[in-house]
Amino acid sequence: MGHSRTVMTQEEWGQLQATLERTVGKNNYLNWIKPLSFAGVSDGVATFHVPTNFMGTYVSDNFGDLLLHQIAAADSDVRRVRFTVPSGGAPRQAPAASGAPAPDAPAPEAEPAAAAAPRDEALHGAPLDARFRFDTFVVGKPNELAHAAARRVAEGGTVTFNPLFLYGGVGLGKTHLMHAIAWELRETRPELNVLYLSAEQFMYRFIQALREKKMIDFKELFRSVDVLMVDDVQFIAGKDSTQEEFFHTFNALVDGQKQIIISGDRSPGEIKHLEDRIKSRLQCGLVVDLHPTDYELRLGILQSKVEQHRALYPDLRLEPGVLEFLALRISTNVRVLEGALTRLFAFASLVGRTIDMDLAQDCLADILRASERKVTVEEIQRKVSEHYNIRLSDLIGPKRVRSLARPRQVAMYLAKQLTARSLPEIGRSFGGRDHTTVMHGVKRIEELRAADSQIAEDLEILRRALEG
Ligand SMILES: Nc1ncnc2c1ncn2[C@@H]1O[C@H](COP(=O)(O)OP(=O)(O)OP(=O)(O)O)[C@@H](O)[C@H]1O
Repeated sequence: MGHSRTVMTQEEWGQLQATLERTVGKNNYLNWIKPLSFAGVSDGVATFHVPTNFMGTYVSDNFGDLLLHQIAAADSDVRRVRFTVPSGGAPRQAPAASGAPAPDAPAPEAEPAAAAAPRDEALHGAPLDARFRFDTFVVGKPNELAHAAARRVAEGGTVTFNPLFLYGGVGLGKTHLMHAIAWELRETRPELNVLYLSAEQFMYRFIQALREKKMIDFKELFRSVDVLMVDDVQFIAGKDSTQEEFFHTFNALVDGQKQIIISGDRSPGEIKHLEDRIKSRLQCGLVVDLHPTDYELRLGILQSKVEQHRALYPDLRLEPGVLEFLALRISTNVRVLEGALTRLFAFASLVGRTIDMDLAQDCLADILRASERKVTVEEIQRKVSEHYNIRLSDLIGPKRVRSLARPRQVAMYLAKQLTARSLPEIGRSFGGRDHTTVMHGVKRIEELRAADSQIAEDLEILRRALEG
């Protein structure tokens, strides 16, 4: 019959937003709910306009049920929610239905993001992940410098260092920070052309331009950006003509006082098969690394992610100690940590159980096994010599004075406990000592551990430092 009417009004949506903000938490609300523009209800379907498809899918997957539940409480006709990207950039109005108040003008907040999309398309940048914002980035000692540098660049003022080179191991937040810079600039400096793409995409665009004989367009396009961000630059190492073009683009932008932000999995000097002139160019600006996470940072990240999960599973109970356990045991990368938490919440909700240690052990057995830290004897020796403030060469060397012998035995004991090395192997790592010496050392520390609280404490501190 085509019967359609808008029952839930913009005003009611406004009120509902306040409730949603309380339910999902401020960060989630600002990232996901606030940018939604309510377009009306028709035939039982509540439609929201979203700036990007990615966002629509994410909101639908993560908040769809919650939204439907809340909207249905306000308007019992609603059976479904739908998220669409309005064509033509600006959110379109849903047809106003008879008797119902016309929806208000679309939320102005939605506009900058929506308006940014077409420009992005023209430049063929990679889409930005809406979760990767500054306010969802947890700052700790290992990443505070990188975060501060990213913040500075995101202010978009005079270029003080160029490029900003962020590097670090897998899943430590490089992409997150780059997207956060791009989001921030889009919002605060919408007049700037911000282009974010991976080095791989740079290469494909370059190859395509060569093939289609559109090198001039390619050059013009890349030289017209105000801020260029290239993720995972190590990808172009060894790809000669791409490197060449990258070098020219880079120089042109630096000459034009345009900000460049690059990420890599290691420092510029350490990237193999990267031309020296590019290395030295990359080193000209500010090179900062994201250090491996420490226990506190991992716990902080978990706590912030729990807030987001709670919005989706408000009834789930989380026993104290579980997050601490995960932060201690999963020290590889943040992506794995996040995945573990997501799995834990999903599993707990599926089987209707409280999230406790048993559940964590059951449901994350594979991740926990894979994340078992492989501590090396060298690391142990280094940590022990730092802890006791002695030289590494003395720890390993032949001197037998007590001030060296005790730390040496501690290191041997930890090597036995934390690695799979045999006694003879450990002996060899300690300046070619005999395995009976190692055995004696291990035994001695075992005894002391029970009798001497200082030794027990040292061992605990060292073990945590090594495993954490
Ligand atoms: N400090 C942090 N606070 C919150 N989330 C973080 C933090 N660091 C990393 N993450 C999350 O961890 C995941 C992996 O981060 P990201 O993709 O930025 O890593 P990366 O360093 O670019 O890794 P890769 O080397 O794989 O490209 C993302 O979901 C990101 O949001």
